[in-house]
Amino acid sequence: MAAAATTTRPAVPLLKDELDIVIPTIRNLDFLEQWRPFFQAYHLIIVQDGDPSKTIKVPEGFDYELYNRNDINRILGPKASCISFKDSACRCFGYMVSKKKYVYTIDDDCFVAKDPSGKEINALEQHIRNLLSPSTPFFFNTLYDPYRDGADFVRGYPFSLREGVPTAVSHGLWLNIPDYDAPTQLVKPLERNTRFVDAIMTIPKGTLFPMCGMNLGFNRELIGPAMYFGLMGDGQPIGRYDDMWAGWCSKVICDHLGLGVKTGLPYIWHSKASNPFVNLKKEYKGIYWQEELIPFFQSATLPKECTTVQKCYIELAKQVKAKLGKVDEYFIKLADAMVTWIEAWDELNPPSGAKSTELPNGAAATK
Ligand SMILES: O=c1ccn([C@@H]2O[C@H](COP(=O)(O)OP(=O)(O)O[C@H]3O[C@@H](CO)[C@H](O)[C@H]3O)[C@@H](O)[C@H]2O)c(=O)[nH]1
Ligand SMILES: [Mn+2]
Repeated sequence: MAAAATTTRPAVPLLKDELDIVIPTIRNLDFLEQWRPFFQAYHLIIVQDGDPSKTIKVPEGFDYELYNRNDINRILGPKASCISFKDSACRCFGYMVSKKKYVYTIDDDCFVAKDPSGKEINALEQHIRNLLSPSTPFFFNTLYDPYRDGADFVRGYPFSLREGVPTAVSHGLWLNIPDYDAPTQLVKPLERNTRFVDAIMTIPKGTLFPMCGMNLGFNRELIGPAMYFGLMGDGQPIGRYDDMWAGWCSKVICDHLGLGVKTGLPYIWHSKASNPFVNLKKEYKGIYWQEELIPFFQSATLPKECTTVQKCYIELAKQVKAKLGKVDEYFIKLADAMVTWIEAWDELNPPSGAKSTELPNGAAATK
């Protein structure tokens, strides 16, 4: 019998001191007002993109640290070259500086959605429940998440697999503006997602998926070093493939390490459609490159000696350089940046017991 997840709201917010909320932004964070009941108990890490001299207004009452480009450059020095500029990919810097076990990342144009009964959805709480309950990547449960209230493993599901595996990633979805690519946005400018599907599924082992960074939770201790959002935006030939890259790399590594990835609930309300023409310019190379990238990730194998995320990631970077460098020299640069990312990650997150690299004084405008 799968352990039933409770649905009553806990007195103390779940994982209150074990989770950071990472927000990439170029604007004032008024959107937090709507999330206050659900977010106020948690620490925020705000990654300010673009002009560092601009002041980002954060509503009163939130506990946060804020990093702009000057902070990133000061903290990482030359290794800051691996953090994108003028692209939401910069958010992964927040994953690196966090010291918590879990991370939730959300865009500043994402608001609280309502379920079909009209009840406001605490997306953060649902992500936490997803991350705290096991995944089932080795055998598909046709009644979806067996660990939810009112569900279980169906007949024929092997009992030897019912313990499941630790969940590394919880991928949430979006009502209103769906995360479509530019061509689809151009063809269907008025399409809105009104379909609330009450399901959470484990993405089967060996299957890739298009990971969107808008409404995403993950266990930083299990998969954090693989959550590099790549080289995007300013000075790069591609954008809007930041989260996709992280999703492909992390899924290959989760499959190798026996970790789970879930998708489905919770929904957020995505309010703003970014400009499809601007998006087309950012993502067009990705639209044909991905026809070669997907087969690469589908066939990627990692040796058994790769027992940590870092080792897996470095091995993947080697394969990216060797096999994708011929697609475009960008992937040679990206492979090098993947290694720089791991070096920077390990510098800021030394193994427990080793002296941690204290952030330089004033590295962040803390609250
Ligand atoms: O240069 C920038 C632009 C934006 N941001 C911040 O990033 C998020 C997302 O921005 P926005 O909502 O404008 O863009 P979307 O197209 O909806 O983003 C989704 O598509 C993918 C793009 O890679 C991504 O997975 C989703 O985020 C907001 O918080 C902006 O403030 C930025 O930091 N730098
Ligand atoms: Mn958006």
